[in-house]
This record gives sequence, C-alpha cells and structure tokens, in this order.
Amino acid sequence: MTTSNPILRFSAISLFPEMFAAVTESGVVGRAIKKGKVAVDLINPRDFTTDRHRTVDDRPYGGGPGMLMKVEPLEKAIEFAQSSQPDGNRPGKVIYLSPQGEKIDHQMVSQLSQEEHLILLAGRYEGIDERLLNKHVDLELSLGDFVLSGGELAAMAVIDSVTRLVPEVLGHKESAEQDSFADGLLDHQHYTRPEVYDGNRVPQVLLSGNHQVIESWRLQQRLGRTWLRRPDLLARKKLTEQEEKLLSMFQAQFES
Ligand SMILES: COc1ccccc1CNc1ccc(C(N)=O)cn1
Repeated sequence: MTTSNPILRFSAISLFPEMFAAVTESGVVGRAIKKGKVAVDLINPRDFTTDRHRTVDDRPYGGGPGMLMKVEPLEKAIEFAQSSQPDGNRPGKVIYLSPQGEKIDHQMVSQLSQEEHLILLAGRYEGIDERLLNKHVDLELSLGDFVLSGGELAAMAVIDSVTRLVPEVLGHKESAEQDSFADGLLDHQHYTRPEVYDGNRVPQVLLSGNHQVIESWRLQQRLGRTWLRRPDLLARKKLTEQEEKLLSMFQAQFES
C-alpha cells in the first residue's frame, strides 16, 4: 500500500529489526504510521553480506575484547537507505546512537522533527569503524551516560520523541506543547480520582474550577520543581516577571 508522502521518514539500520515492532506496532508511532504521517523502514546489514555465513561482525585491530560491526555490509546498508530517498528531497541525515554522542535534549528532538528523512544507525558489539563513522555519520547522539547492548532502544527513543513533535501526529496538538521540557521546565504534579487516596486529598486549588488560579498554581509548581530538581534547566531559562514572582513565593514557602 503506497502511503501519501509521509512528513518524516525514519530508516532504522539494525541487526535486530524485529525489535522496532515495539514502536511501529503500537502507541503514538503506530498510529502516526497508520495515518501516513511518518514511515519507518527497517534495513538489516545482514541482507548485504556476501559470504556463506552472512558475517556482520569483525575483529578489532589492536586486539582487545569484543567485536566491531563489519564495514562492508554496514556501508551498503547506509547507501541503500540514502538511495531510498525520493528525488529532489534533501539527503537523509545519518544519526549514530552511541555513548560517545552528543546528549539528546528537547531542543535536539525538536530540530530533528523538522527533517524529512532520518537514517538511524543502531550499533552492536563495541561499535563501528571510525573511518566509516567519519565518512557517513552526520550526527552522533547519546540518550545519556550509560551503555546499552545495542543502539536499537536509543533509536526507538528518538523515533518516539521526534514523532510526537511532528505536526498533527498527536491530534490535540496541546499535549506536545504541554510536554515538560517543551518550554524548559519540568512538568507539574498530576492527580486523578479518587479525591482522597491513601488519606491524601487532591490539592484544593484543582477542585476549585477557577482555571486562572489552576494555571497559575501549575506554573508555580513547574517553576518550583525545576528549581528543586533541575537547577541546571532553570539557569538556562529567562523568567518573566510573573514567573519570577511565582518562584520566589514557592521558595519562601519552601524555606519557611
Ligand atoms: C556497547 O554498545 C555500543 C558501543 C558503541 C556504539 C554503540 C553501542 C550500542 N549501545 C549503545 C548505544 C547508545 C547508547 C546511548 N547512551 O545512547 C548506549 N549504548
């Protein structure tokens, strides 16, 4: 079935393409694919091997533990992904997920959501040959300072977070804008039924029906929680006069 031109196309290059069913067959990404808003192609370097054993790993020069991804199959997979770009469009951006990459944050995700074609390279073993990286990779990105056994989970995190920001994917655009980090602050607390849970009541302000007071309380909680938990984020944010006032009231209560 040919979909109308998706807004954004992902090509995931991975030795374990079946892992991507976790995002392509459910939730926001699954629905966006059904709606033809995004597409996710799966490309397996093993399909580009020429030896009888379909070898995809290779030994590291200089010895040491572990293997690397074999250069030829991987390069052919990348070139295949790039060739699958409709004519006249900008070439796909090749992103390599690795612990050595630039830390991903909302700004980066937002920039990526403007692209037309993202080629995500999920590494396995100890990684890839540096010369292949220098030749083909446009952006090396990391989810954080920890090691996964493969880049697939990191690639799926990119697919999910970027897809949320593609216009009309979330339907009620609201929640993407309301996502924490969207404006550099953490999210406020959330409450739902029952009104009294485990002896704790829902904050009265949320039951008041006064939307102006509720919005102000929520903003104050976002400012206060960011101050308490992520002062690094707060330091990067220019606060309005109203925000300054709300935060200082929060700090006064906190320190009283
Ligand atoms: C030993 O694994 C590797 C070694 C080198 C490169 C890629 C991998 C694949 N693993 C990854 C990938 C990404 C992240 C991250 N922090 O984004 C963590 N692990």
